[in-house]
Amino acid sequence: MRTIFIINPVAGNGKAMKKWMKFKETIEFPFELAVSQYSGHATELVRELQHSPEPVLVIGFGGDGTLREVIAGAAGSQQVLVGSIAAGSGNDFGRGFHSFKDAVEIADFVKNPAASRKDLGEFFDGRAYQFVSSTGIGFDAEISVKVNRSRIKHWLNKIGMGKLVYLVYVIITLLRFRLFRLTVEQEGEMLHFDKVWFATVSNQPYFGGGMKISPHSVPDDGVLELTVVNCLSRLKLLLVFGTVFSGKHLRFKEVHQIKGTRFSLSADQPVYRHVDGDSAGCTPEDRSIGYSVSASDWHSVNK
Ligand SMILES: Nc1ncnc2c1ncn2[C@@H]1O[C@H](COP(=O)(O)OP(=O)(O)OP(=O)(O)O)[C@@H](O)[C@H]1O
Repeated sequence: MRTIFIINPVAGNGKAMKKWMKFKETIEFPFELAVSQYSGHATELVRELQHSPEPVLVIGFGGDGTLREVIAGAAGSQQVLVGSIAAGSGNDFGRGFHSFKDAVEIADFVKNPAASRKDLGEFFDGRAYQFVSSTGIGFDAEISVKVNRSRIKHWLNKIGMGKLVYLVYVIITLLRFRLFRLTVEQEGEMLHFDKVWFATVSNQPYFGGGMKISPHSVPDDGVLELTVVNCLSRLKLLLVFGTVFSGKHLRFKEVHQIKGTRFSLSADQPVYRHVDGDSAGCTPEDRSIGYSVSASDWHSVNK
């Protein structure tokens, strides 16, 4: 089995490359290496591997965005098997799927490889978007957009205080966020939610760097879970966030969860959107967007 590492040098706020330099010294088996040069490059690199004459283990060396790109390239192929080494900031992929802890574990796996089929979420808005863990609109997406655009982020990262920028934007967004009205259409039924903070479509339980937003999500059941949080005071929203690490937030009457193979969502105003924690524009004003499980699945290392 060929083993290829795909490194995203900007993952983990640039720490992924340093981690790779140390990690590669510990590898005692033949491997190939590719470095992602731009956003979307990992998908192109992995798509080419679909025609490999022998099975390939592709190890995404980065965070959730890196793994989404790798998996988008591997989707639909029996030949490409996806593994990961967590080298991002949030690393929710490794919480919901397998992440290798070291090179020895990879060497053992390659001697006796086993794969398991997983779902890939998708939606279309001008183009196709894929998500591996979750996609969402609203409060959390607005925070990640603002953090990514922030000029102080790089400066704070350099002095090891990168997390502070999140706290700053959680507070700013909490004070300024414009609640929205959400309409959900599922199997012909319409549901209306007023004063929405955020809505998340999940394929696995975790988002936002360890928050168990969708505790009952299973990534190979062909089903997605929609979580909607609405009609909460700012103070109670913070309380809900406090319980989301344990998954106990589902007890709040303001937290709604719906299972399904397809949902259409429309918001009454443009709302920031994320895919696997990366900014993905805004929701359109004039139409709804359908979220579903892609017909192309992918194969994860089975550990
Ligand atoms: N060479 C590159 N230059 C700029 N961006 C890149 C490059 N290669 C990949 N990317 C983009 O970097 C984005 C961020 O990577 P990733 O999500 O893996 O890191 P992270 O945000 O630190 O981790 P996490 O999502 O786990 O918090 C990816 O979505 C990808 O599109």
